[in-house]
Amino acid sequence: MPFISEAASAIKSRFGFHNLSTSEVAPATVPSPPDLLKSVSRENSSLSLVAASAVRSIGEWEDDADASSGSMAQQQTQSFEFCEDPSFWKDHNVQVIIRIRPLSSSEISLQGHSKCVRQESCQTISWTGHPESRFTFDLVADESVSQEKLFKVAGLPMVDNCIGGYNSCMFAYGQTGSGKTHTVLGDIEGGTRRHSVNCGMTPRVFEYLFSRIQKEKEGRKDENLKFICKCSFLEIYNEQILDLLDPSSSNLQIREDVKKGVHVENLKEIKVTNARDVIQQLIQGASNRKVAATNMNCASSLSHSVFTCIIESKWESQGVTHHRFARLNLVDLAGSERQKSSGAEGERLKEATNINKSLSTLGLVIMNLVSISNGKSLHVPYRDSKLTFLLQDSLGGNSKTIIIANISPSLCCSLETLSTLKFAQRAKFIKNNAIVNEDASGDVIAMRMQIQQLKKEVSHLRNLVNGGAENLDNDTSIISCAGSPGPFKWEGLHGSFSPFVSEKRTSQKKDFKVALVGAFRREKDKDIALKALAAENQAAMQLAKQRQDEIQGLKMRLKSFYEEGEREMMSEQINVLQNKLLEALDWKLMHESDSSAVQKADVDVKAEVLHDPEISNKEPGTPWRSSINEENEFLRMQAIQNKAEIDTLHEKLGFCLEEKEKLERHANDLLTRLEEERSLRDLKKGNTAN
Ligand SMILES: Nc1ncnc2c1ncn2[C@@H]1O[C@H](COP(=O)(O)OP(=O)(O)OP(=O)(O)O)[C@@H](O)[C@H]1O
Repeated sequence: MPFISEAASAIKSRFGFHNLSTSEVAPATVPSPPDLLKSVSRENSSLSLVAASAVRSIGEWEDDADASSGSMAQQQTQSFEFCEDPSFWKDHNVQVIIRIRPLSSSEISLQGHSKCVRQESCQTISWTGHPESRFTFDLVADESVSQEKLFKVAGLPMVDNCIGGYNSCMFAYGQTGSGKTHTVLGDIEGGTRRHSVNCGMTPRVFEYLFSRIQKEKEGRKDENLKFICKCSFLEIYNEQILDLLDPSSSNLQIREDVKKGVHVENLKEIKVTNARDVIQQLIQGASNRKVAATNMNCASSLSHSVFTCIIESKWESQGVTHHRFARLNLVDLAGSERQKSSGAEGERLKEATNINKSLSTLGLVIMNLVSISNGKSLHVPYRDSKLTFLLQDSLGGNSKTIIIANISPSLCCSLETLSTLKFAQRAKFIKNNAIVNEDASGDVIAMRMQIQQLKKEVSHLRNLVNGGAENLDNDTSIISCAGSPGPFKWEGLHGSFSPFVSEKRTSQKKDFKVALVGAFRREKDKDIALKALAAENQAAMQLAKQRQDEIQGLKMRLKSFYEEGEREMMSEQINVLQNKLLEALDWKLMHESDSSAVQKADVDVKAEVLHDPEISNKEPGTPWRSSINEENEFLRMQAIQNKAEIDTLHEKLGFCLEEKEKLERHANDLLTRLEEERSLRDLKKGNTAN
């Protein structure tokens, strides 16, 4: 599909991105933002990685530290603070950030420094077209926000969330050339932030991840804490999944099962132990992406790339082994404007539409999720595209998700910028339900001992609440409360009464009170959670039953449609009507030729009549001729009616088939959801029991 590459380069050159030939070298004085992944895939020649870094016309960008500070001063009158809210992720699971990139020199030469957006605060931005529209997001990063700053605000908490056992996902959205790859990868060739100020989120995230893992391991030596990190890198192009770490594979399939959840079958996963390993995989993936791009004649901006890292940790405490699991997805989406402005038509448009199917389904998924969060009950078409199917957890599911919507501030991109802002605003309403993915297992004796211990604790605390010092036994017990001030010794009422002992008692009593309050709070929380779970379960069961009834009814209808010959009857009816119509048309044609003969005779007769003064004064129409006309008219009407009936039946048939497909899809979704609900319920039950 060379047209796509052509269209891509046309758009790029319109916005000022000129690919240099391999012989061209970037000016040595300008720090490079090479975005290796993109640059290698944009070039079809076999560039070396080093040469590839010079592919992008880096000299024209205003992001050169000196240039940007100079020109920014001209353009940006006010700069807003860009900093994170440390408590954000406690209460939220979705964060939407707008990133404005600097103007390119081509944009400046086309439209000068005029901009289509005006930042109002660190959270609001106005689109200055007609009518002017104001948008509010979690954060707005202006041109001056550096890669490091963005990482600290968005990337660092994402890693912390993963270490805490939450799935996390970062999407970079925006039109071609708006800075998605700069944000996600940036200059990966330069290594991590120690080596390049332009390296993007991914290298920084992994550098921080491994430093945190090291710290955690050092701080929790006694728990024998272990981490395993596995990476995979894939590309979705034209609704096909390619493994960028194993170019020999192609068109991989997405599977879903209770154990593994949604996953890509046969996708290569590579164990990584440090940031260098990850960068190596990124570079390898980038070079394979180049191969894929050459084979398929595509450019990277037409495909989505998903870099995934699975972080598993395992530790032991009191004979119980804990497992934690988190999936980190870093997604660089295809350029969002492609379909509209690629200029493709006909077959090519169809192809471009297919390429963009993921993106439009993403939009639809988000729209439906927003409607659902507004109380509507809607089907979310996750399975309609590979991207949304694969990342369904990140959209409305079990994940903490960041969407970075990249925009160009130039007037040249005004409409695309508005559409990105609108997309981002809708995404703000997505509600995710992130939970800590943790499991515990251990030898039965250790678990029993823990349960025993907890039972003792509860019974002692109960007694205490009942004011029952008198109920307490004389035994001295060791009580340990999870989250309480630590294990302490219970001496019943039979201690000595020295002032020292009394003081000790008072402090013990205080400890008890604190522990008691904690234990009750925990018990209450668990009670509430249990009740909510039971209610949820009940509702889910009811829903499942309702759905099952619906499915049953629909199955019956389908059965009768297929088995009891309803379908055949309809097809037969259509055939009969079609035959009738054909007959009628034949008959009509036949009579039309007759009537033309009649008309000819009529003309002859008329001529005779004209020449015969005897009959020239009589009526012109004869009864047999008008009866033919009447019959013709009648048949014509009948034919029209028959045609209309056939059309209706066709429509009905089409509708029935569509309904059937929808219902089957719905039934499948429901079964999957039911499975998920059940496993979630079991998991929750397990957690509550622990
Ligand atoms: N915030 C920024 N600061 C400096 N330069 C930037 C910034 N954002 C983007 N750029 C530069 O803009 C150019 C285009 O960015 P990038 O390739 O990341 O766009 P993209 O959205 O990924 O495009 P595509 O959809 O075509 O892949 C690159 O040269 C990049 O270095």
